[in-house]
Amino acid sequence: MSTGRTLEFLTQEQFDQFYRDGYLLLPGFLSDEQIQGLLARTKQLLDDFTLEGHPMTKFTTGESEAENKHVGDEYFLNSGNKIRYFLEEDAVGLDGQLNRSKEQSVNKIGHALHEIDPVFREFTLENEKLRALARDLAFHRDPEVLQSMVICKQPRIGAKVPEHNDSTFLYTDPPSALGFWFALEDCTPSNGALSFLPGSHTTTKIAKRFVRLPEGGTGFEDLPVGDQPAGDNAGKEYIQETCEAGTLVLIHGSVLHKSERNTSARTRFAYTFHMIESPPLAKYDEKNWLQPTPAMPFSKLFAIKA
Ligand SMILES: O=C(O)CCC(=O)C(=O)O
Ligand SMILES: [Fe+2]
Repeated sequence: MSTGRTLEFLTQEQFDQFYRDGYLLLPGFLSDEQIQGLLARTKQLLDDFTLEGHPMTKFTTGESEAENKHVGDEYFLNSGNKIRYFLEEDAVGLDGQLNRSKEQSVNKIGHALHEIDPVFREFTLENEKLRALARDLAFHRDPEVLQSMVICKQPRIGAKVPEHNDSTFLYTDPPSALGFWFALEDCTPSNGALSFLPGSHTTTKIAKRFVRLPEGGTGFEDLPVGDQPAGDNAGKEYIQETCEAGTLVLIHGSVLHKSERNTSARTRFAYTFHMIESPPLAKYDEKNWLQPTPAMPFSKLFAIKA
């Protein structure tokens, strides 16, 4: 596949691999200094985390499960422009209390680190290497950045992430999501390295989207699949991609991927955010769970040219 443009960061082979498999590993993308800087900042955020006012995940004392689900939904749905802390399910006991330290209970931190936190903001929005990569991957027009997270995947309890593709969650018409996923620690078979179904981005339709429901909460809504690619995934097998700290994994919005539970004694910290293309090339869906606000519109990756 050729773009007719000169690639700035990727080799032609890497570019071809990304569009063939639907993902691409770039080992050594982060310098040691960047890894240490992002890890140190993550640890600071975990230190700063206070449980006061947190809905916890399951039951809180004396209230009904339904009410708590509602409070949990609010905490999630309004996190698009904040830094919030989502707990590992197995870190919360039936009594609604954490069964380990708060630092070891957080599954992920999200979803506006790239806007609010100075360290993650500079890394994400002031990064010439990322801009070059975005141009290489045909996001050369006007990409916007959204949904940043640090995923902690805690030792022993770090939850598995079931099979999905990201365009279901960040739907644009046409689908345009692109995931940037940075390993801040080594990813091994036992701590929940990512797995991919290679090529599934060309055979999998984005047949549903994850929406805010009018009655509150979230759910899935079927989509007309139109002229999206057709095919089936029969005979394809998942490949687990172990990698070293500092690796960037690029994830096509339509490729199926997942990760298993962390059964090891070590964390698996990763930083991730997404890019989408903006109008007129793609329209962001107003039903998506994450919505821009007047005070915090999605940031552009490139300075707007006159
Ligand atoms: O970190 C994981 O285990 C899953 C991440 C993921 O699905 C994503 O970044 O799109
Ligand atoms: Fe994903």
